[in-house]
Amino acid sequence: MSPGRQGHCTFIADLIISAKVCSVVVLSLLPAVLQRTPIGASAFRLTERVIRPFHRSRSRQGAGRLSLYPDHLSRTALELTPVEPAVMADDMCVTEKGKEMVLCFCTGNANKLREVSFILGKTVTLTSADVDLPELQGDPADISVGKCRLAFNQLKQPVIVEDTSLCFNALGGLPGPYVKWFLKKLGHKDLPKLLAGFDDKSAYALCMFSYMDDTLEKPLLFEGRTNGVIVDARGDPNFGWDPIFQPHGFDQTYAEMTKELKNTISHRYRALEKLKTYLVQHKEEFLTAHAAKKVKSGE
Ligand SMILES: O=c1[nH]c(=O)c2ncn([C@@H]3O[C@H](COP(=O)(O)OP(=O)(O)OP(=O)(O)O)[C@@H](O)[C@H]3O)c2[nH]1
Ligand SMILES: [Mg+2]
Repeated sequence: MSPGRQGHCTFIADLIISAKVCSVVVLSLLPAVLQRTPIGASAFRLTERVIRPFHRSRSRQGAGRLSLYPDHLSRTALELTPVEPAVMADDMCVTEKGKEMVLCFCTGNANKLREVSFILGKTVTLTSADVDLPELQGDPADISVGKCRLAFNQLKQPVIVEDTSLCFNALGGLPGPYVKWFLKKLGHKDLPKLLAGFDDKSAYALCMFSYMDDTLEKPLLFEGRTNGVIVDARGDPNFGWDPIFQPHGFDQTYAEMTKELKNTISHRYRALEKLKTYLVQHKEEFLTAHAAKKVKSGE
């Protein structure tokens, strides 16, 4: 080949390589650029929605985790996570394979989840989902039932939710269901100061569990209450107002107790005992409804 022709070929080969490099760069940048345009963003969301359910059914068989897209409350993917039962004394239900009652506890609160798992033990197979539910206002019972409806509408499977109140008798039951905001603004150490002008330091912790499944028309409510007094903070500060609540009959605050002791006298324990009794009594209905649903959905 003449040197002139060889030069031409090298030039053409360089051109081809440059074109390839350019196309790789353009193609890798294209999704990011497209996602910034309104039409591109919609197209990506649509693709995600088509691909995600496929991924969901696969991951369900595989890792036992389920991702859902909550349709109106949160844009982030929701993880339904199996919860290891922190084994508790009584196993009211023997968990036979394929005959478990699978319940999802919707909560964003890891401490609640730990206690609920501990108290329920092996009565149910518990999963959890951190659904971004709104903090509703009103009566504790209505808040809990409202939360449960929202959670059930999203997850479409048996769910429990709870709402917890700390009620000061001298304040007519306040902060009640709003204790979360008082805690956030004041911190647990300053909460007792709300009672500074009152002799009556009595209070009660109230837990409202709601349960919903396909066999029910509306959520069922299970209430647990533990009476006590508000004291200056003592003990492990890891869970909300535990250090300032001293239940009647004890000289320790919740925060000073072992978890075994708290979980056998607490407001949460008392509510869950009622839920457990309900579940044990309705186990057959639960399993029949669940099996029928599986057949219908072709699982
Ligand atoms: O010392 C505590 N011992 C308890 O036994 C306990 N149970 C609940 N709390 C706190 O009281 C507020 C309730 O609000 P809450 O029921 O809306 O809970 P939450 O928003 O944290 O979770 P959830 O609504 O996602 O389930 C939140 O600040 C909780 O941390 C507790 N504090
Ligand atoms: Mg809440």
